[in-house]
Amino acid sequence: MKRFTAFVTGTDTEVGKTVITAGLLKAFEQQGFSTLGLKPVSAGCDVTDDGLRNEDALLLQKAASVKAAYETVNPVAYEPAIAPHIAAMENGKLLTASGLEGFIRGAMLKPAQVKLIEGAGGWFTPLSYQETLADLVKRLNVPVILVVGMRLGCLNHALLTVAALQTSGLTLAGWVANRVDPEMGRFDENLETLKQMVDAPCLGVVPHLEQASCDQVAQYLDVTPIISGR
Ligand SMILES: Nc1ncnc2c1ncn2[C@@H]1O[C@H](COP(=O)(O)OP(=O)(O)OP(=O)(O)O)[C@@H](O)[C@H]1O
Ligand SMILES: C[C@H](N)[C@H](N)CCCCCC(=O)O
Ligand SMILES: [Mg+2]
Repeated sequence: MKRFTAFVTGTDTEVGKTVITAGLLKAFEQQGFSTLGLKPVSAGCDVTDDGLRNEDALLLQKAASVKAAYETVNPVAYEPAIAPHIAAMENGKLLTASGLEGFIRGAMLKPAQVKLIEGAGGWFTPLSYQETLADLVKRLNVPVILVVGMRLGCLNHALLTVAALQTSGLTLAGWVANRVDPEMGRFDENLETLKQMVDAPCLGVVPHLEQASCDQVAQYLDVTPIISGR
């Protein structure tokens, strides 16, 4: 593998997509690849002197080895931490898959070998009443990495997501089990269920960490199945 671009989705919002995306950027960098992380649309920003700033985008910008302007990493930003299409409508804007695709294609000109694009929420997060983030991924036609937030209910969410992306003709490049709920009962059995039922490499099982920093998370990730194309 010389170059790799993927869209990172999750079984829900707050399942660790950002933390795992940042960890994956570090893991690829440790294997000798230059990296870039993108968060094309964010909802949930601080108002700063520089403009709206989103925590996810700032973390991905910092975790990447190739430096990029904030507006390249996060071209569309809304202040309230709500569903992005609602934030857009409140701003009198229309989010479209083609518009976001344009921003991403621009960012793709950056000279990074590995580019990871974090979504917002889960697979079918709406962009408008007409489109979802899935429509953006279809346009980009890139493989998907799924972050499974390990908690009760995640099996159904994971299997629905895999079915939906495959129905769109997209490929699951791998998935990560992220232990967001340290109290989850029968963790091993749930993990085994995913291993048996999801037909893609497991890129890591990340424990519940005191400080989920990208360097720490990277220790639990294995990107070699992607690098070797297995
Ligand atoms: N393995 C972990 N151990 C401990 N805390 C974690 C772990 N993974 C994620 N978290 C924490 O859970 C919260 C949600 O994680 P994160 O922001 O990465 O989710 P997300 O899926 O990107 O959410 P969003 O849909 O808002 O983008 C954060 O506070 C993060 O630090
Ligand atoms: C605000 C939150 N943290 C995310 N940025 C957006 C989550 C969108 C969820 C949409 C839905 O209800 O499925
Ligand atoms: Mg996030």
